[in-house]
Amino acid sequence: MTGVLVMGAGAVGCFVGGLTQLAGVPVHFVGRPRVLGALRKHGLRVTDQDGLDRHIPPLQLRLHEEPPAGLKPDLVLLCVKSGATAAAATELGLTLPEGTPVVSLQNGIANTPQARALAPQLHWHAGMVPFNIAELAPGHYHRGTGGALAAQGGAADVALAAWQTALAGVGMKLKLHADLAPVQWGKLLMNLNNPVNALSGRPLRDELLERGYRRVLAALQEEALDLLDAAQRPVAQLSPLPPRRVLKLLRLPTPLFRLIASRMLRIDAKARSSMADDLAMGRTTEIDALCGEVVRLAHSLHRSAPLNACMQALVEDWPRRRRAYTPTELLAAMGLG
Ligand SMILES: NC(=O)C1=CN([C@@H]2O[C@H](COP(=O)(O)OP(=O)(O)OC[C@H]3O[C@@H](n4cnc5c(N)ncnc54)[C@H](OP(=O)(O)O)[C@@H]3O)[C@@H](O)[C@H]2O)C=CC1
Ligand SMILES: CC(C)(CO)C(=O)C(=O)O
Repeated sequence: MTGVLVMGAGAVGCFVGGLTQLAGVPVHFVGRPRVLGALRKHGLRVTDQDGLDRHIPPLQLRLHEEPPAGLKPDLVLLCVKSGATAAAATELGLTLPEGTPVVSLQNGIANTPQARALAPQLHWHAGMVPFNIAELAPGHYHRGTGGALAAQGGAADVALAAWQTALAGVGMKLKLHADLAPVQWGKLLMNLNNPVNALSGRPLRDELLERGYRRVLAALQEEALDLLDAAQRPVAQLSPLPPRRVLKLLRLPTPLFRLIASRMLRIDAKARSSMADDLAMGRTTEIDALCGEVVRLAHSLHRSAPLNACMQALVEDWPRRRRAYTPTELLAAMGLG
């Protein structure tokens, strides 16, 4: 590969882009001054829970505040939060040659179609990042959970296949799917924990060890699964158990849950959901791309999704509240007490 462009150098962009560069591919990072400044000063360090610890010195990083004119990357990784998709897709459309492949590594379902509508001359692929990335220090990005990357495509997608080979060289799996929609919905079910985690104010592992928070998550997932069944949309199994069995697991008393869910609990002690980062930094959250997507699915079926709608409202009310919910408070606020 001659070059990859990361659009949105943040947690996902720096980690996946860093791995790509460590695999020998030249990577251009487009980001904000805060992140670029840290990368210029400290370089880029990528670590993971399996012992990876690599550093790219500042002088080897190609850093930009906007996509450089005239660049012809083989592949672009769209790594901005959902609220920034429209602006980023428009910028890419104005700069990149027609037909450039772009993989959205974002959560939610609607980012790729939204971006495609704004820059139809680019070749858009949905993608999925299953693992958590935390910025542990300026310029230091850490993978705190496991799993393989996924993208919509096949062997005929030359740039994706080349990226897959490059990533394999640094131990990162990328699975290509003819239809990524079931995987995206499977990931969205997992992401229904993002607001629970954000409102709990706790790291992911601590939050999941509280039965009250798990009951809220199970209720949100069950509502979504019922709607997905009604809409006859298949959902991929992204964990060792099928989604309906996960509901049962989540509702178990904590000592049993801790025993049975040891794989789910293989999470770095400090890891938090990406929405927890947004609340902490006072940024717009992706709640509309997660619970909001479930509410829209319900409306498309002339039904409602009261629990996901309630969770969306609680997250949107955060700027007024700014106080973490205990498990009992969250259950009560959701009408599940
Ligand atoms: N973090 C995680 O563990 C995971 C995240 N994801 C998903 O990946 C996506 C990215 O998340 P994450 O990496 O956490 O997000 P971050 O906020 O850490 O990174 C995105 C960065 O891109 C910047 N940005 C936005 N628009 C532009 C632009 N037009 N030009 C240059 N820079 C821009 C943002 O700046 P600003 O803040 O100013 O907008 C921000 O610094 C989300 O959809 C998220 O849900 C998926 C799996 C795991
Ligand atoms: C990996 C996971 C599910 C949880 O951290 C995530 O996607 C996120 O934080 O947005």
